[in-house]
Amino acid sequence: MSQHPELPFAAAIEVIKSLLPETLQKPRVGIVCGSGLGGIVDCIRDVVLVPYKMIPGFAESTVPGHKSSLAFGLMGPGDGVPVVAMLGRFHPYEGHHMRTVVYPVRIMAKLGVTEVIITNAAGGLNPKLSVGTIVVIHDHLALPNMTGMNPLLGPLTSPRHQRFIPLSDAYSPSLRRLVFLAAHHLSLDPSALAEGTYAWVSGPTYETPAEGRFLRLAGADVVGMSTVPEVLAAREEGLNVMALSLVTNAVVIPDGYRSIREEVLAELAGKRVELPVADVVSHEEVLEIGKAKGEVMMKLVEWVVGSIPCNI
Ligand SMILES: O=P(O)(O)O[C@H]1O[C@H](CO)[C@@H](O)[C@H]1O
Ligand SMILES: Nc1nc2[nH]cnc2c(=O)[nH]1
Repeated sequence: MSQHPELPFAAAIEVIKSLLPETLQKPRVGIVCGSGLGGIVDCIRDVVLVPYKMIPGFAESTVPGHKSSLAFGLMGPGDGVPVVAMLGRFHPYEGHHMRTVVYPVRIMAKLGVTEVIITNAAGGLNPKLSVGTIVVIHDHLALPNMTGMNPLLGPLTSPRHQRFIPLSDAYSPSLRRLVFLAAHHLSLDPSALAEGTYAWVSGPTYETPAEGRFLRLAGADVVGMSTVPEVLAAREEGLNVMALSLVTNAVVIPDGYRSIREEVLAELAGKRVELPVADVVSHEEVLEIGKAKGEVMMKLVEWVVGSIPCNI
């Protein structure tokens, strides 16, 4: 009997399988496409799209740059590896329940996926990271998890799951090795791929300067509003996880604040004041960089999928 009657796992699996040829019914690798990174689907052959609206329990993604379909097909050289890609993810800030946010990853596990590659667009906190750099996530800092909003709160979704999930090894070293090998084989400039810690915040607001400074001081290299819930569910399901962030913008962490007081005093003293131009991030900019730099992400994912050994 299902431990989670509100999640229609069996019905979802039945619908998905009924729409796929037998060769695609048991994907090995699951891919989650981040904001503006849906172009990954172009590396998939024999694609069959299954719209979210046809799958019981799935929601619709409401964020620009996120479509709402699962893409099944083959990736990599030779016969190819069967994969399923999420073209569009669910974020808690859209109003989706955490159970809904992680439901697609659980469905992937039920279909037979053993490795999941999670991509996202993120703001760079580490000043050494440039826009366009891809960061291989080796750890995360999840403020919601530390403040009573862990996505795994609540009853277990399966009696097979462990109640307490260790996360010291959440990001598979073997998969991380593969992506650096991929960068070498693809002759990427070494600076194109970095390693770092992802800070998960709920969004939908971007960081204030003080929040950016806080996250940087706490050890985070990039920040975003997704990924960690999917990682937690994937680990609970026993999947190997790799997560990649594309740095789409720099989180501005000024040394100090513009002093309006000083400006007013200077103006009153008859001095000319040069007003600074504020640097403001937008989702349009995030999508633009995703489109412009997404090809590197695509090639890395394709190479890694084609090179995953049988037993990792
Ligand atoms: O993490 P993904 O879905 O790639 O998107 C990132 O970009 C959006 C903000 O521009 C947020 O949703 C943030 O999490
Ligand atoms: N929180 C957050 N998410 C992002 N996604 C893309 N850029 C950013 C950013 O600067 N901050």
